[in-house]
Amino acid sequence: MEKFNVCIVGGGSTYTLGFLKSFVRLKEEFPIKKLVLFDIDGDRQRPIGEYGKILFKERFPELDFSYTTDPAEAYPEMDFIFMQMRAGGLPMRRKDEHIPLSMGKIGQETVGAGGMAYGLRSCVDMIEAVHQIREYSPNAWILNYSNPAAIVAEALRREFPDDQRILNICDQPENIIRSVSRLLNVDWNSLDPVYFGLNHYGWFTHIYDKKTGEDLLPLIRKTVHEKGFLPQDAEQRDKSWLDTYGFVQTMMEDFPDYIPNTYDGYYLYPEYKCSHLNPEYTRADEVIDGREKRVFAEAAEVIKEGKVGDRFHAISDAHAEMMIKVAEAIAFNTNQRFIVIVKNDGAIANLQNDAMVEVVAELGINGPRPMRVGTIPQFYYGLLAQQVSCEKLIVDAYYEHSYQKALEAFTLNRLINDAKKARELLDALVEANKGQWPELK
Ligand SMILES: NC(=O)c1ccc[n+]([C@@H]2O[C@H](COP(=O)([O-])OP(=O)(O)OC[C@H]3O[C@@H](n4cnc5c(N)ncnc54)[C@H](O)[C@@H]3O)[C@@H](O)[C@H]2O)c1
Ligand SMILES: O=P(O)(O)OC[C@H]1O[C@H](O[C@H]2[C@H](O)[C@@H](O)[C@@H](O)O[C@@H]2CO)[C@H](O)[C@@H](O)[C@@H]1O
Ligand SMILES: [Mn+2]
Repeated sequence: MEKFNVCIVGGGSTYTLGFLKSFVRLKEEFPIKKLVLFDIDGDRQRPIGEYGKILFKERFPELDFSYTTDPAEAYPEMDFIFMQMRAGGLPMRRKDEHIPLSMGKIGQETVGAGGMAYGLRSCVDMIEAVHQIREYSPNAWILNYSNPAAIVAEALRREFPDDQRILNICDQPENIIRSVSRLLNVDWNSLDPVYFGLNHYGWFTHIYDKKTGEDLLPLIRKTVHEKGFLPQDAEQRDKSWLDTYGFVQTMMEDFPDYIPNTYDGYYLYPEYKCSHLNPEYTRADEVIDGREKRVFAEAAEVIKEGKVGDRFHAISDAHAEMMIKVAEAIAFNTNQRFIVIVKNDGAIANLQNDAMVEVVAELGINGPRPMRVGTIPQFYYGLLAQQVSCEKLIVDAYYEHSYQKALEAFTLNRLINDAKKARELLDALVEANKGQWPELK
């Protein structure tokens, strides 16, 4: 059986340990012969890389595994590149969230002012990284889930218009399907969704039972009304995520037609959401004090003991498993369905063709074959057209080094929605992102 060479960009990420374990768990389905972790930060990369050496010696000794901070070592002869960089790191995520909240607007990783700030940093770093990758591995599949994926996808579409091997993808729609399956007590693989939107801004119009074809949406609506909504892995979640998933119930009471993505809450209820976020302690603080500490503590323990042992079984990682399944679908041309980010080209009939949209697609060796959802209702069209414009204007700001375009994007964003506030926020974020954004004139 063919075996693949894989590189993870952002190898020092808090998600990498989950990937290392998942590559072992899935080595029959997606066989790899070489795995390289690459990160620009050697201090983050080293402990995760050393963990990998111990893990693979125990469970996958035939794997050629290494880690590096040198692109020339990381990128040659690759078949798949998994991209999970965080431009500016968690300290900048903290600023993306704290600065807007201190000014009375939502501060969040991927939406609103913080998401646009992160977006400009990611345009710079992702475009540079993909150029480097293409120097060494012109035909590798690039699977990107670095955030904000909506803005990154638009930037990569413009920078690499003829590159058919860049796929942008997010796990949140699948997380919601898995959560629905928990609610209904069915296997998540038995569910067949129809979904439309932008990344972190979409809706399920139907969730069919794969076998019978029955649309389960009425049952889901009734069950959410009666029982609320929990993430599929609720036992592993911090309270803020439980609240975010729980809010699906409120959204479905007000807008019962479809099942929302959890991120829709920020766009539909910006005032309510803002008043319930703590400007002194945001999700970034929770991640820094929680997941980041846990991951690096686990790495330190394993390095000290020289074995992974039972830690291998501690938690399953749906995120990593999904991304590896995506690579498997491409590698073996399975045409399995995933919800992916693609150029619209009529998938949402009444949205502009060059929008990067998120829909169900069959995925195989020739890339995604998206499924059309037809014309979406006026309300959803209005929301999405506004946000597409906002995302495009941020990418314009990147290419043109344009303060004006950035100001337009901030003004148009539903989470800001006011030109004076947009200017205040933008000025504060320009200051905080010096050296990491293009200089806006
Ligand atoms: N779309 C999704 O479904 C999804 C899900 C989870 C995480 N993510 C994204 O994955 C990324 C990692 O998240 P995290 O919380 O583990 O962050 P993290 O800060 O712990 O890890 C990111 C790593 O990227 C590295 N990095 C930064 N710039 C880089 C560059 N130019 N080249 C190579 N490496 C670079 C950092 O040094 C760090 O080790 C983020 O972009 C996050 O938003 C996306
Ligand atoms: O606040 P964070 O860093 O915990 O999560 C932000 C990400 O949230 C979504 O992803 C999943 C994540 O992949 C999964 O491992 C788990 O932590 O749940 C998250 C929410 O369901 C989102 O899709 C990503 O884009 C965010 O970066
Ligand atoms: Mn996502």
